[in-house]
Amino acid sequence: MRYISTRGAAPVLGFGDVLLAGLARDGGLYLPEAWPQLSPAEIRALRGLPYPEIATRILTPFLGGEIDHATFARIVEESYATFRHPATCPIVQTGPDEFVLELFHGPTLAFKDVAMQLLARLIDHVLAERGQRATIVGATSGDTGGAAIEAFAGRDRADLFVLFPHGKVSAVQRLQMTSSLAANVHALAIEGNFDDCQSIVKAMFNDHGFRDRVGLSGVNSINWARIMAQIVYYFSSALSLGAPDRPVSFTVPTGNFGDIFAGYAAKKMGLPIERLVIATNDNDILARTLETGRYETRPVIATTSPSMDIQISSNFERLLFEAAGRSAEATVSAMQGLKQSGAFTIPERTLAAIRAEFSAGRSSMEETAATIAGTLADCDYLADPHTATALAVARREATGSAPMIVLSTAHPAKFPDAVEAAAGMRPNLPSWLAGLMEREEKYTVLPSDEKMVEDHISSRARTAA
Ligand SMILES: Cc1ncc(COP(=O)(O)O)c(C=O)c1O
Ligand SMILES: N[C@@H](CCOP(=O)(O)O)C(=O)O
Repeated sequence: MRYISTRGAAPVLGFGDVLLAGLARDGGLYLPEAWPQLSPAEIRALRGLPYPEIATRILTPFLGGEIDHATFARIVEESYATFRHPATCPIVQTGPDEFVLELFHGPTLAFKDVAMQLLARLIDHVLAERGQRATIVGATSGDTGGAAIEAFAGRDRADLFVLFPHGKVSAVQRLQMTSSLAANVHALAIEGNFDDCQSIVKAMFNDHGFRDRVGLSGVNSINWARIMAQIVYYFSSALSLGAPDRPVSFTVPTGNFGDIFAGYAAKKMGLPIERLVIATNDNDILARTLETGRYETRPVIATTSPSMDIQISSNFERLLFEAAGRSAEATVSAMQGLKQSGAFTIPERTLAAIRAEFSAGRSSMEETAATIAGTLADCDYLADPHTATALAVARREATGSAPMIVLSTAHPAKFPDAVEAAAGMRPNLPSWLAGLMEREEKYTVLPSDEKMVEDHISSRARTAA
C-alpha cells in the first residue's frame, strides 16, 4: 500500500512514512493509492469477533506489510485494553430504527481515544524501529488534545505540543490537557480560536526548515492513521445490525470532517452504507456548502458543542479530491481560493458526486438543548451536546429505509454545564477521573503567532538540533 497527496506534488510514501509525516510536504493530505476491498463474505466473517480482532483484520491492508501480523495484533490489543467497556464501542438503541454508537469509553471520554491510543503506539513502534525521536504537534478544540496527551504521556521518543484556544474549551477538557505530570507533554493556550491553532500547526508543517529540524509529526486527523483507525467502528457497528446483508446509515457530528470521512472510506472498502449525514452546530459551513455548492468561511460562533466550533474543515480536502475524480489540480485550485479569499465554489459534477453520498443538516444550540432534554425524557438516555446535535439532525434527515446509527463522540460529563442547563441533571465524571477538577494545572499562554510557537517548541523539543 502506497499513499499519495491530495495536491499531487509530495513524495508517494509507505505506511511508516505517512504515519510520521502528518501533513504532506506539498501542504496536501495523504490518502491510500487505492481503497482496499472487502467482499460481502469477508465482511460477514467479521461478525461476532471482538473489536480488536475486527480492527486488526480491517486495518492490516493499510500497513503495506510494514508491520508484522503478531506485532500489529498486539499493538491493537493493547490500544483497546485501555477502554472501559467490554465491547470497546458499543451501540445502544434509542428508537425503533435509531442507534447510538458510543465512542467515549476510552481514557479521556471522547471518540478521539479510539484512534489516538492506536496512533501513539504505532508512532512509538516505528520510531523505535528507526531509532528516531519526534516532535509531535496537534491543534485542538478540546478533545484531540486531551486524548493525545493521555496517549503520548511518558513516551520517551516523542515530545508532544498541543495548541488549544485559550478560554474556549470546557473546564474538563482543559484540565485533561493541563494537569498531566509527564515531562514530554506541553499544553499551549493560544490567544485565538481553534482555526488559528490549526493554521499555526499547518504553517509549521509547511515551514520545511523547522519541520526537518525538530522531526515534526502530527496527531490531528490530517494524519492518515487517525482516519484509518476510525474506519473500524463503522464496520463493527454495522456488523452488529446485520451488515453486509442489511445497509445502515450514519449521522456524524462534524467539525474537521475526519470522522465522517472514515465512514466514507468504510463505504469505499465495501461496507453497505445508505447515507452519510453530516451534522453541524451553528458553525454550519458544511451544511451550507452542500446546499449552495460554495464553501465560505464566516466568523466562528462559540456554542455548547465547542469541539465542533470550526470553519476550516481540514478533511473536506480529502473528499474534494475524491469527488473530483482524484484530481490534484482541482484540489489545489479550491485550496488556493480558500487561502486567498476564505471561499471556493465546487464545480457542478464534483458537487453532484458529494451529494450522492452525503446529506447535511444543522442543529442550533436551542434545538440541541431540546434534544438532550427530549432524549432523556423519551429514551432515558443522556447525550452530550455533540451527540445531541447529531441526534437532532438524524431525526430530521432520516428519510431512508436503513437503520440510523448516530455517532456519540463524547461522554456527557465532559460538558456538564451545557448538559445540566438542558436536562436539569449534572452528569458525574466516572470514578476513575474523580479528582480531575482539583488537579494542579501547567500550561503556557502564547499569542496566535506561528513564529512564537515555533520558538517555544524549538527551545523545548528534545529532537531540535
Ligand atoms: C466531541 C466531538 N464531536 C465531534 C467532533 C467532530 O469530529 P470531526 O472533527 O472528525 O468532524 C469533535 C472534534 O473533532 C469532537 O471532539
Ligand atoms: N474537535 C477536534 C478538533 C481537531 O480535530 P482532529 O480530528 O483533526 O484532531 C478536537 O476536539 O480537538
